[in-house]
Amino acid sequence: MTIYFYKVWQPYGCFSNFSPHGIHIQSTYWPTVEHYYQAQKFVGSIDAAIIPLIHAAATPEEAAALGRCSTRQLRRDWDLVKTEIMREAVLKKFITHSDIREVLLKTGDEILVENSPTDSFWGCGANRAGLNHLGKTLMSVREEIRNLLSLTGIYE
Ligand SMILES: Nc1c(N[C@@H]2O[C@H](COP(=O)(O)O)[C@@H](O)[C@H]2O)[nH]c(=O)[nH]c1=O
Repeated sequence: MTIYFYKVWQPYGCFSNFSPHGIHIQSTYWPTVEHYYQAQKFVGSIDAAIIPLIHAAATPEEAAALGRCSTRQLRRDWDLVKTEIMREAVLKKFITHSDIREVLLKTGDEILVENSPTDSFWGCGANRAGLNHLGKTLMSVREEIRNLLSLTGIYE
């Protein structure tokens, strides 16, 4: 059975990048994956001054609004690096927080889909035929964590 998720307050809301699970990456703490992801858009760009504002945003919605401002210039390689940046952040999230790691592992081999009605890159879009890169990232992270746990023997 395919598992659909989207908003934090809906079922499987912990799979959303807006969920309140902070991550440390390169000695900086980010309150959500969304804060980190939106800030990475501007690393090395002439608009890098926005990064501390995104970092300090009170909510992931605010961080996303700052990162989506169309008058600012994204880093040139953004389309090439964004999926790997997302994967690193999502992996860190589920390695850091054991409660949601259990939720992810308990989904077994089910297909995970970000049910965004507006985003057909990270989600499935309104027609549910989108690329679903966030769902794919979560499934790949699930697999990686499972492999890590079997290597360390913790789950045997
Ligand atoms: N969950 C969720 C969203 N989806 C998230 O938005 C991000 C994509 O942003 P961008 O690359 O700027 O279009 C990515 O993290 C995706 O999972 N968007 C929302 O406005 N609200 C939400 O609750």
